[in-house]
Amino acid sequence: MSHNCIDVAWSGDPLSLGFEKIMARFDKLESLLDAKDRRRGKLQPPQRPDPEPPNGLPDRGGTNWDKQRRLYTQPTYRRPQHHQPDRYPPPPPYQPDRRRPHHLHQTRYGPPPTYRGFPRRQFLEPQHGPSRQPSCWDLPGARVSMGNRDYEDNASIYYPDYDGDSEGYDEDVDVDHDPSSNSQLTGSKGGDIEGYHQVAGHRARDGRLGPLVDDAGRFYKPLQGDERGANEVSFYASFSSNTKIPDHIKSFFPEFDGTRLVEASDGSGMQTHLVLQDLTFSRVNPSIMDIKIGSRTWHQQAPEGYVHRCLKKDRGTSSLPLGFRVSGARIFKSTESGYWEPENRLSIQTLSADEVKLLLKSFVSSNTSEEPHMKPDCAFASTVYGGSNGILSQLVELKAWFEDQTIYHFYSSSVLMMFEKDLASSGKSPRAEIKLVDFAHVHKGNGVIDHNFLGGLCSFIKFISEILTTPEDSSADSLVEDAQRNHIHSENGSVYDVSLN
Ligand SMILES: O=P(O)(O)O[C@@H]1[C@@H](OP(=O)(O)O)[C@H](OP(=O)(O)O)[C@H](O)[C@H](OP(=O)(O)O)[C@H]1OP(=O)(O)O
Ligand SMILES: Nc1ncnc2c1ncn2[C@@H]1O[C@H](COP(=O)(O)OP(=O)(O)O)[C@@H](O)[C@H]1O
Repeated sequence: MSHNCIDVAWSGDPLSLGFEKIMARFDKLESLLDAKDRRRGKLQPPQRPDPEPPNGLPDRGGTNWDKQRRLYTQPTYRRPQHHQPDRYPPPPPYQPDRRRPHHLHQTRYGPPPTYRGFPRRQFLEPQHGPSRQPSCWDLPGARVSMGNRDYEDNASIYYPDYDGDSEGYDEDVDVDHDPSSNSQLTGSKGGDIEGYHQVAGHRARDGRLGPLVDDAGRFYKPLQGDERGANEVSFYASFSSNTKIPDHIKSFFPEFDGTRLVEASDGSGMQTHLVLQDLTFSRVNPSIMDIKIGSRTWHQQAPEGYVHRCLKKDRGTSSLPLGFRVSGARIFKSTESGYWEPENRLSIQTLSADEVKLLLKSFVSSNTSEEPHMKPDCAFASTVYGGSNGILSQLVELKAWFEDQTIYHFYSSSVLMMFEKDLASSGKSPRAEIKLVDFAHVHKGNGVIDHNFLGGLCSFIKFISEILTTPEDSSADSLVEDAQRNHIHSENGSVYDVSLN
């Protein structure tokens, strides 16, 4: 008992004596309760303390713990203005959507039996039994106070369209859908729609869905109908609510607006899409390159078949030798000639080191593939790659975070590199920018540095910095000559567009 009745007892007045008696009774009562607790405690295993948090996670005992916990226990959806009020979870504290059926069914995105370790459940579900409180070890999503809600209710926090039945997402409910907002959506048909610039990834063709954009600056990425889609939503939910990630690092990622049902790119009906910031919005004739970082694009817990497919690709492309591969590119030539694009994706994924260098030079040249016999002039290298706001300095800033962060491991994610040649030509800032995209294969870092991503990033940085420091490097010249000799450049492709199929 810590209260101090001695202070009042010494005075000897009747009021103080009465007070002392009352406090003595309290003492007795409390010791009885203590004894009872001890007896009950013997029947239960001692509660284990939380282990030390890995780097980057808050210490529960720290002074900011309460503040952080409040932040972590609230989903952080920012509702786009055009959405109807019931589209997203109501403001915290979150109340389960009572319209959703309460019966349990198999979820469409349940993990295949052999596929363990995907962090969706780690993000979505509490990592503890009912007797354990969320700890500092739990990722933000798992720190959401789930109470007695079942999986379907939990999922609806991060999957606002999820209706808890076997069909997946709100396929039978139209109340959330604002048909008028869809009229502004534009599909991707190979990147030839003005204002739309997809350079890699799944495209809307051959029966597959592709991303959509609207005229308000949003990019709608269809959720892949398996763990990849669910995983990417979980990552965005976790990442955007993680207060340990500095704002300058968050700005390297597209803003996340939750998920939304929209008409799919193939017109097949309503499908759930990730709603992201459209990174190319408001850009005029941007040149864009997608660089998949890491010599390994798969996580060890991925299904065997998937690992084999990735291994084959990693070995057969520049991923293994260089630590990255160019997944896609679109280089603006001129208003008259339009864009250069590789004839097929494989051709740029399998470039040698010298060919990569040539492509990176061509990316910032004024004579991009217009005159394939000419060496790329690197006219915009210093303004796009160099300078305090240039690509190199942004990459170095990102690298500094990866040297430290152990929260996530990014497999198969890409650096998207962009700038506007028209601006560069007229002596203005070319709006050179890098962003990270594609988080379908991000996993928990568990306190370990993401060496795979970091290594690939360093390698890419080396290529860019070499172009800046030795723009006259002639190692790629022979490629230009070879190309001429062998006539392997095409109308549409450039000298390095060699088909390796
Ligand atoms: O080659 P595929 O058909 O396996 O397609 C790749 C996709 O695999 P999937 O077919 O969905 O299993 C693959 O999807 P995942 O990374 O597995 O989600 C990528 O979309 C990849 O594109 P990029 O390398 O990001 O530009 C896709 O590669 P590219 O088509 O760009 O070569
Ligand atoms: N937020 C975004 N804004 C604009 N374009 C994007 C965005 N995210 C991706 N893209 C474009 O789509 C391509 C594929 O994206 P990605 O997320 O890798 O899809 P996938 O999972 O199908 O591989 C990228 O190379 C880029 O051109």
